Amino acid sequence: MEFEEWIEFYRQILIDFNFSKEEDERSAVVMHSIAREKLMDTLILEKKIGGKDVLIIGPILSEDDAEEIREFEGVKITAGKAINAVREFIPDFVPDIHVTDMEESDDLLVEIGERCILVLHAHGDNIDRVMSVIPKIGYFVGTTQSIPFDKIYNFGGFTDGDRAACMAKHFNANGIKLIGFDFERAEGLKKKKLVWAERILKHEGVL
Ligand SMILES: Nc1ncnc2c1ncn2[C@@H]1O[C@H](COP(=O)(O)OP(=O)(O)OP(=O)(O)O)[C@@H](O)[C@H]1O
Ligand SMILES: Nc1nc2c(c(=O)[nH]1)N=C(CO)CN2
Repeated sequence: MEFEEWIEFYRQILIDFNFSKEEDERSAVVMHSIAREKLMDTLILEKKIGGKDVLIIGPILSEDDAEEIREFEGVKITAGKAINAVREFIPDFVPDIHVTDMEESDDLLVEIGERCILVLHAHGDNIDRVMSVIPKIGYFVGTTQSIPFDKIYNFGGFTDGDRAACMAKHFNANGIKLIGFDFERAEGLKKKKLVWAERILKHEGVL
């Protein structure tokens, strides 16, 4: 989506969740200052996604979904803890791209980081994860939900899944398919976040 469209979503999200824009921005600055030369530019995403079919993988998976993931011939993107869900069916699975705000274990991120493109998101409530994960990993793409700067990017999107879809659109994927998304299967704060994820995906024409 256009940056201005995202900023309007973001304005409403800040109000709805009472998140701090200043803390979101502080997290991005912390990411930038720890990562330094580890931050990649977007050429790698342009090359990987442009003109390709993309499958974005969420966490609610069945055996049939796992089969579809195995057979999919395009670019496979996992969203956050969906990587753990896929590995219940395909133990050695590594996606092409992993989009996350780093709720997975450090060990998992280090392991897959050597074999796929990590797109790591800094926000006001994961500064501890930024400080823990980034010293342990290699090159990655850094994102913020507020104002982008230097090699900290903003392609739009809120939760890992819709952020992955916005990124795939931004880099001109040929087609975007979602698997493992069930917006009803959550409660509390997670459910509230999924309401926004669904809205954003509808806005992007992915749902
Ligand atoms: N029922 C669901 N529960 C959780 N995530 C879902 C669900 N359906 C779709 N998703 C998508 O899969 C992504 C990865 O799932 P994960 O379990 O890491 O969620 P999360 O910890 O809430 O992620 P986030 O930090 O983005 O909120 C979510 O960001 C969301 O976009
Ligand atoms: N400040 C803040 N930003 C977010 C948060 C969150 O908990 N706090 N969660 C997200 C997706 O889970 C995405 N962005």
